[in-house]
Amino acid sequence: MAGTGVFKACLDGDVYKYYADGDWKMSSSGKTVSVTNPTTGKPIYKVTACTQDEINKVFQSAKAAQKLWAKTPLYKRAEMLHKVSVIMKEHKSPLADCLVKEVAKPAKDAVTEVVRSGDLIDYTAEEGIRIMSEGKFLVSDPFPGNERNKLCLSSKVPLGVILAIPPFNYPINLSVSKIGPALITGNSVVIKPPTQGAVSTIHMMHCFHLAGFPKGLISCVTIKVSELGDFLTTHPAVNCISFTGGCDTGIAISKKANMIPLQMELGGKDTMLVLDDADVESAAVNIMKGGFAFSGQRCTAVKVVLAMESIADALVSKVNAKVAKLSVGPPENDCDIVPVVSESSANFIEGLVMDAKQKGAKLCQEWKREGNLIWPLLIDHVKPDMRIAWEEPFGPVIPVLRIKTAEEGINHCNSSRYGLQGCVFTKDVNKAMLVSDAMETGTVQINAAPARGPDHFPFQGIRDSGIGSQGVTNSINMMTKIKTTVINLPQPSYTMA
Ligand SMILES: NC(=O)C1=CN([C@@H]2O[C@H](COP(=O)(O)OP(=O)(O)OC[C@H]3O[C@@H](n4cnc5c(N)ncnc54)[C@H](OP(=O)(O)O)[C@@H]3O)[C@@H](O)[C@H]2O)C=CC1
Ligand SMILES: O=C(O)[C@H](O)COP(=O)(O)O
Repeated sequence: MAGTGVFKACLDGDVYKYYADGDWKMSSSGKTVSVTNPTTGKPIYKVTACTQDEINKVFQSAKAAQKLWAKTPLYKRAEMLHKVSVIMKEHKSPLADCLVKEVAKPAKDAVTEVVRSGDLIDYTAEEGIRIMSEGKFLVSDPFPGNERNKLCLSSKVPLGVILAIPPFNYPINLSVSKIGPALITGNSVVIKPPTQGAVSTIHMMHCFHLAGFPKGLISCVTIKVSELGDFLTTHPAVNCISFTGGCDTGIAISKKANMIPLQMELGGKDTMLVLDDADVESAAVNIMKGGFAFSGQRCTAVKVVLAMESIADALVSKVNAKVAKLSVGPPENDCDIVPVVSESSANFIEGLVMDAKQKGAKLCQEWKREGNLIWPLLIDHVKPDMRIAWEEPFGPVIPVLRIKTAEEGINHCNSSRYGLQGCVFTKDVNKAMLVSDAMETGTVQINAAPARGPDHFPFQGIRDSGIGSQGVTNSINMMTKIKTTVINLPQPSYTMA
């Protein structure tokens, strides 16, 4: 149960506290932010709403703690991260319980998210050891006009204070994917949890607390973004922002940010291109897994299917048969389809479906919604003038457009504002490579649905889908900069064997 056992420390009455200077604290604002249970539509948790002054203090501590942490031996940093992984896995039940209650993640998937996050931390600690232990040694004489009298040593150094902002759909995994790389490279971290997912993030944070990190090194501030979002993201103490969330939010933050490195993982309209020689059964299985898992609330969910006319009927009928078998209901029962995160999200999805229906698309299943629970829906014969051909539903609704040629599909994919992932189904590896090269997305999967994992793979979007690249290795590199020291010898010296 959330807020019990060791996690009692995060709670004051019925309000979850913020984390600063190694301690859980109530904000002096006296205000709270409410978290709603997507399944019941009722408030379930409250988190304290921090003030500007409290945020200033958090950044002050983060700056001071970072200087000492950067001088902590790398093997010790790695040891502490491994400790967090053990603690997190030990407490997977209460953490998963929060995910079920505040983002309606199916119970089994919630446990998987916690375990995956522990594994991610372990991998990050190991990868960080390797990356941070290596530098570069250059000599001056290869460059015209130079003798060998300058020796250049370069190494990777931390950026300073990393501001981490994760989204609601993976509040634990997409938090540790930022915190792990930040800490192993010697940075400090201030995390701002998503409102839906705040209590999961707080529980995750407490696992770092229990591991015994130095005071001030990691902090967790809960705020009303409408009041303090800009204050936080434009704060002069922030040396890097690692953000995952919607395009509009991410782009707005990027435009206002100071001159600092930005890691922006934003929305997607992940395209599945099914060619006429595809294994149609496999494509159908991947539409189910890729499109309906967590009710389509994944940036990598299949969000538009572009099917060649010759196989479209077979594909649609196979998917329809599988949709009929999906269970729909509360996350506690581990249903395949669970309520979407909020009423406004459900309204938005309904708007996309009604627009498509009015413009002549065929709803393969009856439109059905109860509160935030939307029954899975395949929409066939979608045309480019329909909003759902282009917009990201973030719900259990998948549009199918019928295409005559692969080029038509590639053009559709490349005309989107999004460029996160795409996938192509074909038995011809040569065709697959040509399509992959032509698809302007951060990743193209061949014969499988889009996915971020395994977590050490590079993960990036182009166009409005993001800046920079995630994945353990890339995040580690991104959260460092190069520092060089040049030894100037009084006379040229050439090394002999
Ligand atoms: N490419 C990727 O890796 C991924 C992308 N996504 C994308 O995220 C979206 C869904 O997530 P969702 O949480 O709804 O996204 P949002 O953009 O609404 O929110 C993301 C985070 O930003 C915070 N936030 C919102 N406004 C501000 C602000 N002005 N200043 C600072 N922080 C702010 C939110 O806080 P609060 O909750 O308090 O509003 C939340 O923590 C989808 O578009 C999805 O595609 C999701 C996962 C992975
Ligand atoms: O938030 C998301 O949607 C994730 O980045 C997708 O991760 P997954 O592909 O591993 O589900």
